[in-house]
Amino acid sequence: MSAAAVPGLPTPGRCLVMGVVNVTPDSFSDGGAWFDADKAIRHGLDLVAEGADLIDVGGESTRPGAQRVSREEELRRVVPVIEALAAEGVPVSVDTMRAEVAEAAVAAGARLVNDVSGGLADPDMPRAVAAAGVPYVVMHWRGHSHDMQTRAVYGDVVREVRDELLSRVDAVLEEGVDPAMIVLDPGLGFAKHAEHNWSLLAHLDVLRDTGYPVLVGASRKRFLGRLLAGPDGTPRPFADCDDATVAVSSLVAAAGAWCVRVHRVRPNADAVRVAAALRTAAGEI
Ligand SMILES: Nc1nc2ncc(COP(=O)(O)O)nc2c(=O)[nH]1
Repeated sequence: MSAAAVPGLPTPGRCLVMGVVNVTPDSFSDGGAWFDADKAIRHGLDLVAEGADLIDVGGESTRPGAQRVSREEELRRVVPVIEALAAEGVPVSVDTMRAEVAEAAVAAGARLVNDVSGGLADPDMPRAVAAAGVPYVVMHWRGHSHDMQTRAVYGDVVREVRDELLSRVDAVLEEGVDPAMIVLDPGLGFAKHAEHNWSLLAHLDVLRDTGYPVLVGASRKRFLGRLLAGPDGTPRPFADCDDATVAVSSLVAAAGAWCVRVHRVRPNADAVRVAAALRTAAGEI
């Protein structure tokens, strides 16, 4: 299966690398580092220099337990950063659940809308994305972060996530989104415990075989820290989970993921190129 081409986005013939720029004071793994617009812009440019194909700009933390920020504050955080990066020719995605923020981001030059709620948080989002004519990441979600882990209950997580994602796809197609613009994402860590995340990664082919490109966001997430816990059971700190993130990137890229969403770009960019060499030798791409 060749690496999918999503309209308006780079098509390097390998798994893409999406660099994360959280313009937030409280994201779980880098909260506050890039809260200042100038620092965020600089960081985005640095990630591109390290090999990022896309820069994902978000203004609202989605870590478990996070409270929402106002629409005005989210706009204030992301629009200047998106504008500046797009002006430098950087392919930018906006990580938002709000239609109005997505519209403003696209007007500022964003080329993809990354909606962790898959259109559930704001009913206006699918129509806004359809009107904007940009690619749309539909992530698996079961409600806002403040209590989402109470909904981490599955019989067969792989089948249920696939089915719930495909029903979201049906809903957004109904609203006029072009199927060629759809990207799926299993939503690792969103209403999921560690075992759910591992099952979804182990069976990524189930989402891949829907025919939609698949984005995977495992970077620095809690389930990696738990896997790498010390002898006393203390989870590895987030920022020390970049090597495990690279391992996930190489494995999911080898399994046919369209893109990985990561905080550290250079090692993950190397990992997806190794996976591409392997898939090429196997005649898969
Ligand atoms: N598509 C997508 N977007 C996301 N946005 C934020 C986070 C939370 O992680 P962060 O706080 O490090 O950005 N994870 C995802 C994800 O897994 N997939």
